[in-house]
Amino acid sequence: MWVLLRGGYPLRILLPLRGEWMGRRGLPRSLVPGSPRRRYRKEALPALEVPVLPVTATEIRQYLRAHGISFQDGHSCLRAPSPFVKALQLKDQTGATASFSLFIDKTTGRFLCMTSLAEGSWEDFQASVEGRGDGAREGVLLGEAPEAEDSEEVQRIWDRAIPLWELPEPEEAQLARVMFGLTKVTDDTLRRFSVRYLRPARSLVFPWLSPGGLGLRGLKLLSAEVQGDEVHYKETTIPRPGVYHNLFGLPLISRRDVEVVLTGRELDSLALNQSTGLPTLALPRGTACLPPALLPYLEQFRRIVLWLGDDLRSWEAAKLFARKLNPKRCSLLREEVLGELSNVEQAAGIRWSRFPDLNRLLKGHRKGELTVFTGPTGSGKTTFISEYALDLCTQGVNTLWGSFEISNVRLARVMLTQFAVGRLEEQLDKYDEWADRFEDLPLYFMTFHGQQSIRTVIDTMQHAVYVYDICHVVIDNLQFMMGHEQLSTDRIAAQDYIVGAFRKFATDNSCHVTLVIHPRKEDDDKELQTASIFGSAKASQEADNVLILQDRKLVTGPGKRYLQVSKNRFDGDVGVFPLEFNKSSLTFSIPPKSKARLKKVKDDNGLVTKKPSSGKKGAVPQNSKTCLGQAHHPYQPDPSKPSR
Ligand SMILES: Nc1ncnc2c1ncn2[C@@H]1O[C@H](COP(=O)(O)OP(=O)(O)OP(=O)(O)O)[C@@H](O)[C@H]1O
Repeated sequence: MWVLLRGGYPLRILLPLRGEWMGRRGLPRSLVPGSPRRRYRKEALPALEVPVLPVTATEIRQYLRAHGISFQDGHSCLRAPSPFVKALQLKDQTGATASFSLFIDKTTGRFLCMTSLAEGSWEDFQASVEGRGDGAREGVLLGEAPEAEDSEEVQRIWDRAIPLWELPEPEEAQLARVMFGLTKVTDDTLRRFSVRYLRPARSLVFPWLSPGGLGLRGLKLLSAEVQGDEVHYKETTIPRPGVYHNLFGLPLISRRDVEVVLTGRELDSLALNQSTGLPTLALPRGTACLPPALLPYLEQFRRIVLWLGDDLRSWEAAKLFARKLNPKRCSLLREEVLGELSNVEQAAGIRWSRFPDLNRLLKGHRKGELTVFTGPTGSGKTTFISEYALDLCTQGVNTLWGSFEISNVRLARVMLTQFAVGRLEEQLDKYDEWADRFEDLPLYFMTFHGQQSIRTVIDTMQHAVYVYDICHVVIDNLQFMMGHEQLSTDRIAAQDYIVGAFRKFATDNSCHVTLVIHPRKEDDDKELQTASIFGSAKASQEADNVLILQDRKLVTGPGKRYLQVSKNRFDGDVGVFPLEFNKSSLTFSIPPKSKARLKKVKDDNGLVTKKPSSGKKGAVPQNSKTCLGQAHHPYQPDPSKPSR
């Protein structure tokens, strides 16, 4: 069952506090007295809880034909006459005829009517065609307006913002132009794109206008700060990033335009539009994602130039986006990319901010790889992998969790504690602040629990890659896919099959998969090795990286845990490093000052060939209170750093 996709939305971030769900609109909530009250966020969970089954483009076409609905085959969508326009026209005689204004996403079946802004899932569409749609659902189908509170805030900011050329002091206007790299952008360009400046926040304001340019659906504020020789930009969106689906520049696009340049930043769009005269659109969150909700707006273009940036991450994002847009019409502007691809630092992947030793061994987290992770029962596998994934997620790696053993509530509680590096139950005044930041992470959960078939899990992952541009999937753990296999009589073959399926998924989707596997039972009292996980050589060959959480308390006394990299396909470096568990923050990472030195090992039996350094390993205890009180936590990503 596609529980991830209930009502066309994922179970995103649901924050538990003392066993209660937080941030879920429309659900009863009985907080213990005295606990902080949080406003429900509307996108946290769907109002509908209808299971959505996967649909294929062929099935969609068949369905439309069977119901006599004519359609045109587009790049990412099918176009059909909109049943929602008629309803509107009946009510409002001024409605213009908009033939074929319904766009149905070929991958998900989700639809959008460009005229009425009605939208919904494939099931909603079928219900409507078959006359099963009821009046009450109309409200669900109509594009959601921002929450009242948001829209007031949006209007308030917009009203206070003024065009740059209306700033009273010419020096201030000049400074803003320099800070934002707008010295060559003319007032006319800024006027056409409706860019304003908010003096108190020293920010540019980019509006999100409704189609037709009438209403204001949201805003993006861009502030700039000089740090040393560099300018760091910080973006704030209203509504929050997950639902900020603005293609900036859309009101300037004419129906006759057949070519567009898609940029990662609004500022690039302004400059490119002015210098080339080509239509330009800026993606709402740069290279982080291309939400399928935007695809209908891009259907009219026969050629799309992706201009996202000249680093490897932008190049990878452009390739992924081109897959959604139909590669045949996409050009990737990047001559220097070959040079970039040979840049070892970048090719080494995203580096962990909490685990420097992991960077030294693995060099970083790369797309398209399969990492297998194991450790003795109850040794802290889930706790460790949660922090390892959270670290990457805070750096913009879109992450999907499949936690089959422990509930998402429990997992989210662990993650939130790790995120805040301390127990928030003791710091209730800080709860909202951390919870808000946690909710904004690109983190998604599958809502599976217990045994699942590998096919269902892979289908869900596939869908999440398409919808949320997932680049890292964590599966905890493989044993929960074993029971459903026909092959379960031969467990080695079943495991090989499942590992092979994840391997293929990682390669096909340029997505990193981290797979937790329980070791075989007979190894309980010994130190683990690669062979403890896999029944066959084939499975270990499939993995790019093998990580083992070694619990050496059996050998060297209590509390000694090590992380062993026993396979590293990238450059072959293997080794071990100590992990220090902090009970209050549930973290394994060692504060930067007390970094333990890396030990080299000869092979995956863990034979140490070099003595570790004499430095005290993780001797400095983490103090969650101090951390929480700090304005800039050392483990937090610097929000002012550009995300690419
Ligand atoms: N190094 C550690 N020292 C003490 N307690 C720990 C350590 N690591 C994790 N824990 C605690 O032990 C419990 C089990 O941790 P966790 O669920 O991460 O282990 P696991 O290896 O995934 O378990 P399982 O083998 O059952 O899947 C948790 O309550 C966690 O907070």
